[in-house]
Amino acid sequence: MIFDSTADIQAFGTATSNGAADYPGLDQWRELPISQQPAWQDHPAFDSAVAELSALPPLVFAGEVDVLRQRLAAAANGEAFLLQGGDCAETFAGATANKISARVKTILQMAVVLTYGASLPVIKMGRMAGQFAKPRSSDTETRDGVSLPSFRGEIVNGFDFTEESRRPDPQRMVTAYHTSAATLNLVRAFTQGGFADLRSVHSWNQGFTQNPAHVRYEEMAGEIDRAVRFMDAAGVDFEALRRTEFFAAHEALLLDYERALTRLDSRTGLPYSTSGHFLWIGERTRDLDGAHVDFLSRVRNPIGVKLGPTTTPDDALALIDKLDPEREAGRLTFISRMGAGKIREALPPLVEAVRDSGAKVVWVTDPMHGNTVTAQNGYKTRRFDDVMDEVRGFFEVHRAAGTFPGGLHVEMTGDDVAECLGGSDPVDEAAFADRYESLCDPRLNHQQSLEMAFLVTEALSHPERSAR
Ligand SMILES: O=C[C@H](O)[C@H](O)COP(=O)(O)O
Ligand SMILES: C=C(OP(=O)(O)O)C(=O)O
Ligand SMILES: [Mn+2]
Repeated sequence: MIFDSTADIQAFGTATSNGAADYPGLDQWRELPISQQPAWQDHPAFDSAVAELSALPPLVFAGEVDVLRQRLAAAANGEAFLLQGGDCAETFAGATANKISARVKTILQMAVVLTYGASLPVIKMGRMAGQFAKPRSSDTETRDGVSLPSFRGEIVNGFDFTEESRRPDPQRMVTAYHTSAATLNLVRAFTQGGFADLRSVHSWNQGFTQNPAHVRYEEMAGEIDRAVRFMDAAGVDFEALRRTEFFAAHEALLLDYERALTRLDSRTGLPYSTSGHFLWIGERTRDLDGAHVDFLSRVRNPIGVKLGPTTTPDDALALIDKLDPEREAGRLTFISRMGAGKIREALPPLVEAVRDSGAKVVWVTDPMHGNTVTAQNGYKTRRFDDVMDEVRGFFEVHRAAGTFPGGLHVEMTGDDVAECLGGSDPVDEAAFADRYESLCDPRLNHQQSLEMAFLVTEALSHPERSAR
């Protein structure tokens, strides 16, 4: 969210307390079991890196975070749809103007397809400007008989397979902060400076081949153009169309980083994580009595939790009690990531239990993380058909339960990479050698992302879609 005026900034509060916030309970997580962290507290650079981060300005404002909570409340009530997209793992070198603008453009295109096709406001959010820390299945990686610590995202260590690069370095947290600041700056400029103007819908599609998703998008853009020209002729004021809200989200995995960027709101004195607007807890760290759930229960940001196929209804209800005790619509988002083969059995008991409890959460589908497979040639990949099938399953489950399918969470990029198999301009395994760029999980490319948006639009605008 970007402010309209300086007066708004003052009214919104800035969470600018100098240094990491001191607030009761904020350090309780240090006493609790914690997983997926580097053991770097004894590193000579640790204290100075944390001190440096603690003194840096917030990346986002408390007031923006509150606006997001209101927008998510609408999604919890069936009146808006949340679109979350971006890299599995951002990289420092990947924070270039071209790559950032391609990703933002693709998210804007997906949002236009959804807004126009389903007549619902779309909350636009990037897995961006902070998505640097990765949980891993294994602590080590072995290549040709050599074992080294796993790559845990560039906020922790390097991707190169050498002992030096894989050694965790706390100073990387400071680099991650500055890279996030630069990314967010460009995103704010794009989305406030005219680049997101609805009258530019055609330009976001430029430079792509004429595959079916792009052709379909071009047709829709033509219809939007005609509608816009009509409204223009009718004297509608277009100022509001020039800008759009865009929020930043990441997995709040690395608690040393999150803690250092937690500040007190200048208006209310309450703690906010200022590393991003929306933070989520991953499937591997959602332990109810663990450090991550405790820490995030204490900040005011909207929080997401990934729910995998082993989640029980009791787990979901206990997470609600802990993270959303006030039952505040917009506070809690459940992001299910079941796998295409499991969603139709694993999701209904959760959705029904939450529905029957009366709690208002936003239900989002992440159709990526339950569908990861290893290709014959060794690359981590996902089949586009499996991803699509999980999305369809998500809508079916919500339609049957009478609940609202409130959002989509995807790993995607604006570039023409070859990481996920299939799509209407099919990617095959042979293309991986030249066009696989991700350092962690495979992402939908530009065309696959657009195709996904059309599918979701059809499901959302289905006449029998869920009760509100
Ligand atoms: O999003 C990331 C991955 O799913 C997660 O880091 C686990 O990946 P891994 O099984 O390759 O460690
Ligand atoms: C690690 C991720 O997801 P999950 O926690 O659902 O496995 C991720 O979103 O990149
Ligand atoms: Mn991932």
